[in-house]
Amino acid sequence: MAIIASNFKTNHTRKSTSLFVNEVNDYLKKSGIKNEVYVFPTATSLDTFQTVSNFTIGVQNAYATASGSFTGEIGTSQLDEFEIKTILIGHSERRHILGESQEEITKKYEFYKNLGYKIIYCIGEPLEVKNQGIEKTLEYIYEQFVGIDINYENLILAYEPVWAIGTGVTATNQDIKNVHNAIKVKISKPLLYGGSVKVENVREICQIQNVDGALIGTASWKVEDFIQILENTKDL
Ligand SMILES: O=C(CO)COP(=O)(O)O
Repeated sequence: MAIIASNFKTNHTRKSTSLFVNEVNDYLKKSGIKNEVYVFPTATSLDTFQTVSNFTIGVQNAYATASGSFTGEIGTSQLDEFEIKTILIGHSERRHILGESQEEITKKYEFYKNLGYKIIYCIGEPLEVKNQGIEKTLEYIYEQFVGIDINYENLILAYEPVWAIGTGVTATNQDIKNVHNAIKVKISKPLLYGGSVKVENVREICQIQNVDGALIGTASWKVEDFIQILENTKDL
């Protein structure tokens, strides 16, 4: 059973998110497929989505707080309003564009772990590290696990090489296999691949050894494409 997740990043509005969610929900009800499905809308588009029963809505980011003075951030009092219990932590855009440090990420992880959230924890190396070979790549990735409780029961991992995100350049099957096999030896948790996954290659990627599903940005933002992605992986 593949785990398929859509990360909206800074895309969609309240209205288009609601249409997307309802369409996916209808599709999942009708098709009866068993994939574990997650959608991560923008914070402003979160809602109770009362009709949603076949998949999970999560948040792309939140601060390690219930409430307080953290301008621009949201905490669990906002998430509770929509019964959100799933969060992405460590995404490369937060690490590399928003400058979140491993220390901040660790704090966030502990906070949401202690509240029992399902955490999709992202790791991945930039191009200059990949170019130094697999050993350096793994060294870099293992550093992203410093301070992270890898035995947490509600943990899903996502390997997202930075150079493959939003670039249209998917990692090769061999690249994915090498990293996934190595991580799985150390950590026995579901492990998704992310980075330019497309409608056309999602099935093949999800069939690689030790790939348990995909975390998808660009190719998942049109609802008909996301549904096609679910169709293409429904029997895996
Ligand atoms: O960052 C990603 C998902 O979290 C991947 O993004 P793309 O699918 O756009 O490469």
